[in-house]
Amino acid sequence: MALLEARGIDKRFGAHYALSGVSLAIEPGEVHALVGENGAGKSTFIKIVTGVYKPDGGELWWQGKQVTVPDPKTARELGINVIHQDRQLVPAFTGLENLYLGLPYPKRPFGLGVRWGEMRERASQTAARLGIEVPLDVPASDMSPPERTMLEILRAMMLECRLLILDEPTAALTDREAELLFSLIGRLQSQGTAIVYVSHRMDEIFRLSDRITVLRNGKLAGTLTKQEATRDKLIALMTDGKAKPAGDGSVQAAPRRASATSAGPVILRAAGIATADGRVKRASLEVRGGEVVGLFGLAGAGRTELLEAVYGLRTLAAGELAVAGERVQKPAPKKSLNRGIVLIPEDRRGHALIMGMTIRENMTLPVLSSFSDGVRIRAGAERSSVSRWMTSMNVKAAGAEQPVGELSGGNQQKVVFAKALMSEPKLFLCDEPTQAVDVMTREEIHRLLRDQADNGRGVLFVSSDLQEVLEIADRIVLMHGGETIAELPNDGVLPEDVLKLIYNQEKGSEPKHGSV
Ligand SMILES: Nc1ncnc2c1ncn2[C@@H]1O[C@H](COP(=O)(O)OP(=O)(O)OP(=O)(O)O)[C@@H](O)[C@H]1O
Repeated sequence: MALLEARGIDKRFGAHYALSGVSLAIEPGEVHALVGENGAGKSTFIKIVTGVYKPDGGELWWQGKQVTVPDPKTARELGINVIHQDRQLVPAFTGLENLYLGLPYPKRPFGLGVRWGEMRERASQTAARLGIEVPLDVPASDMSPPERTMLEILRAMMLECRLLILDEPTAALTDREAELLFSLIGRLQSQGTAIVYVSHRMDEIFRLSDRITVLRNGKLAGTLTKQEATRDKLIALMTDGKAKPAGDGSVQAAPRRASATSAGPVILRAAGIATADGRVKRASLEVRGGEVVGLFGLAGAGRTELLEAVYGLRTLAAGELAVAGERVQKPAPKKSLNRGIVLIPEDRRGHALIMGMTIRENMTLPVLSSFSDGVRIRAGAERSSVSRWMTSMNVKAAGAEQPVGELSGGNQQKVVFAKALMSEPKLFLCDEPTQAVDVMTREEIHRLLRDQADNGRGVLFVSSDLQEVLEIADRIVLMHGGETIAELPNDGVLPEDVLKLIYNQEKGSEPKHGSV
């Protein structure tokens, strides 16, 4: 008997079907991947199963009985939990406090306070059963991304979770951290918990899943077993055969550029940068026009913080920064934009988009003056430019006038990217720009970034996916503990080489300044 069965699920937003007649069964103890292009309906399906959205048609069956899931609480009571990419923890609460959020606290008699000892005991027992360690006394804000993921999984398992839905769980994790998660998934599975695994990362999908279901435009495109599935087959199902996968499984991968030996003048020079908050301690690097520089390090290494410092979101305490040969004393976002620097931030919801505004408004806001004849906006030129970018980035939406808040996560990311490209910057600071976008768009973003470099612009690229850094960068700068520790030309560098350099630092030797 299936653990969960969805039969003919429909969900409409206005006249648009986000899901149409989707039927899917999840068996106990299986890892079932849910894949599809951005906007295919994966999140909508999850929201229906977890009681966030009410379906417009169809049925849900749980362990052989038809059920309704009117709210998330009912889903949790049934044993269905979801772990979202944007983690649902209260930053100031400790691990233990977060674990008991929304759960009945064991109370002392006569309401005299909470029995913390008992709570801790229960938490420790569940953690031991799962073979994980979670710091119970540390505030969530001080935990590393994998610790936070583990904490959320622990919270779900304390609720007798039978079906755990993981939505892009490795997006913020490095390879090594992801390994911890994968081994936990294996243990959960062997204890009979079913996992629905939503991801755009093909290697993970193949490695973990027993079965893979593909959604396309809100419809079920097919379910394949691990044995049947190949990359090409999945991509063909996702795109209805429209994408032409290359023989090696990559999708229309742009050829690697001849490395940037011909790189142009230095656009960005950072020497011994430190931030006032101590997150960046000593970072030095250069980005030349015509090259893509990959910035790699483990979580907490200071990569995002370095980009933010260069852009002007963090106060500098030491070091020198120069843009196009001109010394910058106090970088600030507005000035950075004027100097031709754009930052594509990791937290796009918080920083890069205004959710209530339309796609067109979001894209053209920073460049509106270029569509103006001095008196009024040339609406036709604006519309056609937006429409060109939407096509080029394959933004799936009802039209340019749809509010970005209604788009799927991946499509929001595409809008952020198009917006950055429209301002024709000379230096791109990209923080995880392909996080949560589908495989086809990932290649497109890589191609666009390479085009930028080919046209003489500079790109500084942060990704926690080492493979991606090796695919796209001409040069790789490594960070550890807030310092740049080494720089490598990307000419046949292997992931092992990079990881060795980083883990050698981890083993306790004080970071030394490398060749940067
Ligand atoms: N609240 C909403 N209002 C209007 N349309 C919506 C809403 N939520 C989702 N949609 C639409 O439903 C469709 C499916 O979106 P969904 O978020 O389920 O996609 P997804 O497969 O999870 O994509 P991604 O991989 O980008 O996260 C999209 O066309 C989206 O624009």
